[in-house]
Amino acid sequence: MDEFAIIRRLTEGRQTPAFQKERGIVTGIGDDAAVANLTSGCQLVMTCDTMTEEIHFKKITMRDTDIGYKAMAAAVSDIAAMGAIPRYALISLSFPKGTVLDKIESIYKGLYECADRFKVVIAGGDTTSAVQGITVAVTIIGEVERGKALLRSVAKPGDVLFATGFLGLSAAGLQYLLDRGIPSGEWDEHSVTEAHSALVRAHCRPDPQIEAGQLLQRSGICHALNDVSDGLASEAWEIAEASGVGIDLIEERIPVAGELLVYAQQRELDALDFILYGGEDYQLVGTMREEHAAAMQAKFREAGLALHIIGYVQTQPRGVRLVQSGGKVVSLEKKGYNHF
Ligand SMILES: Nc1ncnc2c1ncn2[C@@H]1O[C@H](COP(=O)(O)OP(=O)(O)O)[C@@H](O)[C@H]1O
Ligand SMILES: Cc1ncc(C[n+]2csc(CCOP(=O)(O)OP(=O)(O)O)c2C)c(N)n1
Ligand SMILES: [Mg+2]
Ligand SMILES: [Mg+2]
Ligand SMILES: [Mg+2]
Repeated sequence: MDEFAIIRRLTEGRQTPAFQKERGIVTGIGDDAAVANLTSGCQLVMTCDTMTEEIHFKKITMRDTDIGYKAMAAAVSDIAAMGAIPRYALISLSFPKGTVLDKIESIYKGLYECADRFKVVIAGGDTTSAVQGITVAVTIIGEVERGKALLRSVAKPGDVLFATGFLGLSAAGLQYLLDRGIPSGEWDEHSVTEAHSALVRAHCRPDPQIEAGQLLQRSGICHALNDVSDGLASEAWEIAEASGVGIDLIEERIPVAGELLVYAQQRELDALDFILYGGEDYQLVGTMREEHAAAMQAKFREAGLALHIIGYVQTQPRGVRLVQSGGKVVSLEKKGYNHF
């Protein structure tokens, strides 16, 4: 089968012309480039995330459908972190000659599952062979009302730092999946024990916070915003550096999911390490003035979402510190997932 036949097989029947037109596609898959409409008064928001075999996933950590779902979710999450709405996606796929097409179709099934959930239209992409391993790169084009994008660089002294949900579960899920060692090397959903299912789900099926990003953007009171791909410490550092401020994380304010606590206790590990340095949570962290926090939390509760106040922004010292439960204040390294 040549690449054109593969592309036809992966995309055929998924999106009718009527569906595409409704979502703004003028010319979709099949021409040199896609043509699409944007809502007037909006600005483009563009992001790209890559997932590559052995670095982002292995046979023992993710099923094929999860690979597609998570690749799309990671890119959607960056759009959420701008307070924007995702609209169109381009998918770049590379895999070795001889890869069973069922595998690629399953990855695509996952991509579509996440795309459909957030009303994203796959408008095109690229397909190539590779010497080794599978790589999926997702580019998303989104939109936000002119001048309303939420940036990392606007945290202000006196702000509180918030997070939209539990952190650290994905990294614990990854460790559980790597440690349990499946003899056959095959992912088997039924072998995941009940106690670990929330961790595994967080790792394999992250939940990008588009709704939270929209609530924050429309409220007009959110200052900085970032999504957590490399760990809370790393993302707090990104905000602190971009904004020229210091951030104090208050240990006792950081929520710890029950499943993470149990897992960390069993392994004699510190749950906080997963939270600070694990990554791939795809929750949002950001800042707003303290006086707006209670009303924003009420808005989030109404929407069935969580908003935890976990720290403070100050002028000095720059960088990120942790105020430990005992009251001791320690500097946090700018450490998190780093590719090189
Ligand atoms: N190869 C590249 N060429 C140009 N810009 C890049 C490249 N890789 C990353 N970037 C840009 O660098 C910034 C940081 O990237 P990254 O750490 O991947 O962001 P995030 O963690 O939010 O996904 C982003 O603005 C991204 O667009
Ligand atoms: C097999 C395997 N090993 C390690 C990891 C952990 N891991 C890989 S990439 C990454 C960070 C997030 O990915 P990145 O490409 O840096 O995303 P971005 O920051 O661009 O959103 C983490 C925690 C994993 N997911 N799978
Ligand atoms: Mg990225
Ligand atoms: Mg990001
Ligand atoms: Mg990264």
